[in-house]
Amino acid sequence: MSSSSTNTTLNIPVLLASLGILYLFSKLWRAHLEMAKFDGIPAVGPSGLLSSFISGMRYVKNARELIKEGYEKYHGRAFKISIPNSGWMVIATGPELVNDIRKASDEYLSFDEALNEFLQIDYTLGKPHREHLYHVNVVRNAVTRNLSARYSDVRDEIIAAFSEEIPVTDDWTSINAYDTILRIVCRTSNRLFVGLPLCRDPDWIDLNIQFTVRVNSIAAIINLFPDILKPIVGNLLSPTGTATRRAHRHIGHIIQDRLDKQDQYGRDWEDKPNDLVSWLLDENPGGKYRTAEDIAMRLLNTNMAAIHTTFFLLSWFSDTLILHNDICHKFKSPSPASSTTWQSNRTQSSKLSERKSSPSLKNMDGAKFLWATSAKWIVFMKEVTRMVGVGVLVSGRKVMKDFTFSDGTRLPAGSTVCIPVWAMHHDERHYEDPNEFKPFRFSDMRDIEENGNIKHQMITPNSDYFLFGTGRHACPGRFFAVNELKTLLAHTLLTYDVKLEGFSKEVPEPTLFTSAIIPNQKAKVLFRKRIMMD
Ligand code: HEM
Repeated sequence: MSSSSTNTTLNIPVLLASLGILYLFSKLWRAHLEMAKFDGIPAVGPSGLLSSFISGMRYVKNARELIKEGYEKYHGRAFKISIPNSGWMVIATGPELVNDIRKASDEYLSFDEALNEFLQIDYTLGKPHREHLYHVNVVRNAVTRNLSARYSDVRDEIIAAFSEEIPVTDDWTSINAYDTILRIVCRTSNRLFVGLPLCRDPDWIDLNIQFTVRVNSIAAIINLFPDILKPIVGNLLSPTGTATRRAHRHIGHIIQDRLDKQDQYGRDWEDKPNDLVSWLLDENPGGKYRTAEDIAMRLLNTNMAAIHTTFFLLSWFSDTLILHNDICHKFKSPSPASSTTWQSNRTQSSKLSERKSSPSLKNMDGAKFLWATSAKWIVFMKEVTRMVGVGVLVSGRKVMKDFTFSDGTRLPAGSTVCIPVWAMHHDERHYEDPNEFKPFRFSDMRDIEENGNIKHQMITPNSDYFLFGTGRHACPGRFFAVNELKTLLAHTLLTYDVKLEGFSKEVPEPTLFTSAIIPNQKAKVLFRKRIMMD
């Protein structure tokens, strides 16, 4: 009896170890078979089973350099790169392949499935957000359509947010740029989304800022686990319950009231607010989606798409302007005439001398804002996004059915393909002196090229510029984002003098994490009341 029990206790560890080894081998074998499907596509770095795993680790901090290396080596073709815990990812380069991605249908290359996998939507946002994406149509249509009707509210919120967050003082005041700018962007965007007074509620602002961070970090954790364990980990970590309850406390009664009014009076009723809540209700497919919880979650989801991206860019714009005082000076002595009298096909030198001779606008409060946001040279923003951007890659698509590029390269179903936006924006085939920051690059291109005025707008996707992605999934919020950014920037420069603390000569180093380019979280900016120049 005692000898048989000893045998059992001895056998259990042996059994567990054998199962472990078996699991490891089956995993390695499957990984080998999976990797073999990509054999025809060249790799950046080593492509062996273990060596590619190590190279995947390098991707975490060096994605930008690795992708640039592959871009230069294999330009015009597709190459593969090892991603931690996800095997190979394919990067398409050159106009033909990028155009293949732009044209491909969702049946073959799916934006939704790529996002679904990246964000683990079932667990982080909830299944309804995978099943029905009506909020995307709302951003595409109603948000954009209502921009001019709601512009004065957004501008009003920008003025209020800045005066509370960064009081106008005669002495320099040091501000933690990251947190402050993020709150201002969140509040401003929410003036359009949910209106007053909720857009100013500190807990609503905190919820929306934190929700994005939580969703991304929880998704990253879930993605570390094998598929079989994802439901367990996903349900354990899911932020949806807490977030919906917290959002519901703020907005549940407002949504319920609108639902009741819609039941009573139909789609249009007197004094119906013109905001995202109403637009979501107008587009709502009904049934299980017509609940206060579902709509509250769509609000969080839209905030997630809107806030951090816009904030990243505003940070880069501010840093760049601070370091390029010459551009700031255009704001300090602006001329309404200069924006309207600029003609096409002028020479660079005549434009520059015109900029220098701009008369003061200091007594023209109403006009100066309009001038500041409509001035042609504000397209310097586009040059900043070209230089820095928000990510190394864009337009991730999941391959749903085997896909063949126009050069014959085959992508196996189940793989993911992306466009290397950062490398493209730094390619001399697309831009002269690509590593040089030329604030008026796009302004000049707009003046000189035929149809340049349309082609080089920041919102226009074209074959050289991919900040907002490409094809039918190109960012539908870009019209709002660009208008908001121009106004945020114009207000900053018309109200404050700004300088960087500690970083006098260079833009504070961004944090690079996998394919994200994140503004420096420690950067401090000094603000004081703007001193007018004559
Ligand atoms: C400057 C800030 C922004 C940047 C850089 C940006 C960038 C992007 C990019 C790269 C995509 C994916 C495109 C693709 O895969 O080809 C995207 C999608 C999206 N963006 Fe933006 N975005 C910004 C602001 C906004 C704002 C303010 C909103 C909402 C008001 C928004 C809503 C969306 C939505 C809903 C999608 C998904 C589109 C779809 O499912 O087809 N974005 N954005």
